[in-house]
Amino acid sequence: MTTPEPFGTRLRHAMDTRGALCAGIDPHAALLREWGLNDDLAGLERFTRTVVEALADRVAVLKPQSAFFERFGSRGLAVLERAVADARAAGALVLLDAKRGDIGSTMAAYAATYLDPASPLFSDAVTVSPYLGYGSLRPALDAAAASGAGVFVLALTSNPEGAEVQGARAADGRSLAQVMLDHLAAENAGASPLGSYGAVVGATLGHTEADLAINGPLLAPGIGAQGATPADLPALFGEQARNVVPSVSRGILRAGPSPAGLRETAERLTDEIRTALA
Ligand SMILES: O=C(O)c1cc(=O)[nH]c(=O)n1[C@@H]1O[C@H](COP(=O)(O)O)[C@@H](O)[C@H]1O
Repeated sequence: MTTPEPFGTRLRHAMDTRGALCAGIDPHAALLREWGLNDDLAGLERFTRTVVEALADRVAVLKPQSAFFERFGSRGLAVLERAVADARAAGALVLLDAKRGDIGSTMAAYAATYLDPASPLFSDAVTVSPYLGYGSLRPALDAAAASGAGVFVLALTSNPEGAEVQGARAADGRSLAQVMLDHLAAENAGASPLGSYGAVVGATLGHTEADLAINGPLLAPGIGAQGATPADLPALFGEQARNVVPSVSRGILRAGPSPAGLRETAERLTDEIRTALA
């Protein structure tokens, strides 16, 4: 069997050719209504297909948020499966935003769900929560290595409540966010052009004392609906600017249902991000 190309290598190429934007697919009930759709399975299907068809051939990363599909049960998951497959076929990398975290033996089942090529939800990468300890993520990290996928670990999230946990200090004085970032730096050591193990660092933070040099991608949600702008990125990320993947969901999705509106908004954001991070 040939070794799959690592996620970090594929992401670097996608960012260099398509720009760094990650477009989120978050089918909120309110957005479905704004699009003139019902908040039901047919609405979910139409919304999702429209976004994938409009954006998957041009943005580097599409990030469907699993909960918005799970709320429709098994038929919602079928819509998600189709979206993952269609987006990948059109050339986008799919980061499935599932934020899973559990004891290692259960984490192995999550890894089988998202990071095993035989699974219907196999994606290029998945988000995970390290609150059960970084070591509990090992089955996902190992599965990703085997399948050429990536894992994004929550480090400094975009919501104001996150600081209570992520800013708490470990016994050695480091913040818990820094502990996670240091683990990721070790995971990515020696990888070139980019490691496959990313951190989530909210674009809303403004600035951080944390050392973000993990040699891996830094997913930056919070632009648009949560108030951050591409202009906020340089001060926050400094020398790591080249590895930042800014993520926008509602800020793009509100431009629908017109595919042209979605594309124009994504392209404008891609340009603004390119200028800000240059
Ligand atoms: O992992 C994420 O994607 C994530 C991490 C984080 O710290 N903050 C955050 O907003 N997100 C997700 O990013 C998306 C942000 O959506 P908008 O605020 O509409 O752009 C949602 O799907 C969130 O679940």
